[in-house]
Amino acid sequence: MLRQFINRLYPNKYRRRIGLSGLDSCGKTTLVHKLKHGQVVETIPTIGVVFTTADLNIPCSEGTLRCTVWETGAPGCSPQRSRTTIKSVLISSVAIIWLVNSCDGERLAESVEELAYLLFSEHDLPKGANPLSTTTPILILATRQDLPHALPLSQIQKAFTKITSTRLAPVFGVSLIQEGPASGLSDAFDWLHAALKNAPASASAGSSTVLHKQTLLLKSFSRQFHSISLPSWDHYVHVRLAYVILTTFGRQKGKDMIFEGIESYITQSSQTRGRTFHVTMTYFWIQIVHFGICGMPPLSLSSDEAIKAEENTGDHRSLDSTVVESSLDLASVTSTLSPPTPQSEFARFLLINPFVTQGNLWRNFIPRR
Ligand SMILES: Nc1nc2c(ncn2[C@@H]2O[C@H](COP(=O)(O)OP(=O)(O)OP(=O)(O)O)[C@@H](O)[C@H]2O)c(=O)[nH]1
Ligand SMILES: [Mg+2]
Repeated sequence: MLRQFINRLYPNKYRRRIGLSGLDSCGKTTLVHKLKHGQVVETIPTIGVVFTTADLNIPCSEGTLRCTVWETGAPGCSPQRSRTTIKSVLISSVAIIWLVNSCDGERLAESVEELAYLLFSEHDLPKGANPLSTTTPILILATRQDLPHALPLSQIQKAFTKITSTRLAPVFGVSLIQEGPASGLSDAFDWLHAALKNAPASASAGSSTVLHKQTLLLKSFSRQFHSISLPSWDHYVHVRLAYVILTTFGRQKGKDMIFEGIESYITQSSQTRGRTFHVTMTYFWIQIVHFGICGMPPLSLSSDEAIKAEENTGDHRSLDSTVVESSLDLASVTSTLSPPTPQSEFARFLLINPFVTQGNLWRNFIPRR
C-alpha cells in the first residue's frame, strides 16, 4: 500500500537499474522499443551513443519488473574511454541483459569474450569500484531464433558456459519480432524477475540466518513427506523431493530411495487417488535433477560462515555413510535429513536450472516421427 502510494508520487523511486548490452546489431534497440511500446519498429544502427535510458514496466507472471534500462552502444566498437564508461555503469547495475545474435556464428566467440571482459577484467575498473558481483543475475538472450539459419540454442549455451558456469546466467532463445509466448521473452523476464527477487537471499546464502531458515523449511518438508501430509502432490513437490534426496544422499542411493518413497506415498496418500507410479517418468526426472545439481556453481563461504554451516549440518557425514547403508526406507531417512549446506539451497537450484520447472519437458525427448 505504502509502496503504491510512493510509486504514484515518485514513479522512479523503486526502479532498479538494469544494464543492456551486446555486440552491434544483436537487437538491443529493438528489445527496448518492444518492451516500452509493445511493438517492433524499424531501427537504425546506434552509432557513437554511449547510453540510452528507458523506464520500463515489464509484466511478469508474478508481478511487474519496474526498472530503468541502460542500453549501451555496442561495447566492442566504442573507443576505449567509452568502453570503460560503459563498463562502470554495467557493473553497478542490479542485473545485466546480454544480447547475442543467433545468426552470427562467426562473432559468437567475440560476444562471449566481450561479456568476459565485463565480468572478469579488473585492470580498467574506475577508482574504488568493485568488479561485478558474482550474484548479479545475467540474462543472456539469443535473438533471431525465428530465422532458419539461427544457431541451435544448445551451441550458444555451450559457448557461454565456460565464462558463466559460476554465475546466475542462463541463455534464453528469443525472437524479438514475434509476439506473445512465441517470442520467448515472457519466460526470460519471469526468470529475471525471480532472480532479482531472490538475489539478496542468494547473495547472503552463507549467512546463518538464511541457513537457519532453510533448515526449518527442509525439516518441515521432510516431516510432511514422512507423515504423508504434504500440502500438494505436484510437479514442484516432486522436483523438490528429488533435489533434497539427491543432494543429501547422492545419485546412486538417492535414486532407489526416490523410487520407493514416491511409490509408497502414492499408495498411502488420499491426495494421489487415481494416480499410478510411473517408473520411466520418475527416472527421467531423477536424471534431470541430478544433471542440474552437477552443474551448480560452488558458493564460496567466508571461514566464519563455513564454521556456522558445519555446526548447522551436524553429523551430516555420519548420516550419509551409516543410516543410508542400513536402510533404504525413504520415509525414515527423510525424517532424519540433516540441514542443507548452503550449496543445496533449493531456490538457487531453480534459478540456475529454470528448465526443471517445466512439467512437460519430457516431451522434448520423444523422437519425432
Ligand atoms: N528476425 C529477427 N530480426 C531481429 C531480431 N532481433 C533484432 N532483429 C533485427 O536486427 C536488426 C538490428 O536490430 P537493432 O535493435 O538495431 O540492434 P542493436 O543491437 O541496437 O544494433 P546497434 O545499434 O548497431 O548496436 C533490426 O533490423 C531488427 O529488426 C529477432 O529476434 N528476429
Ligand atoms: Mg541500437
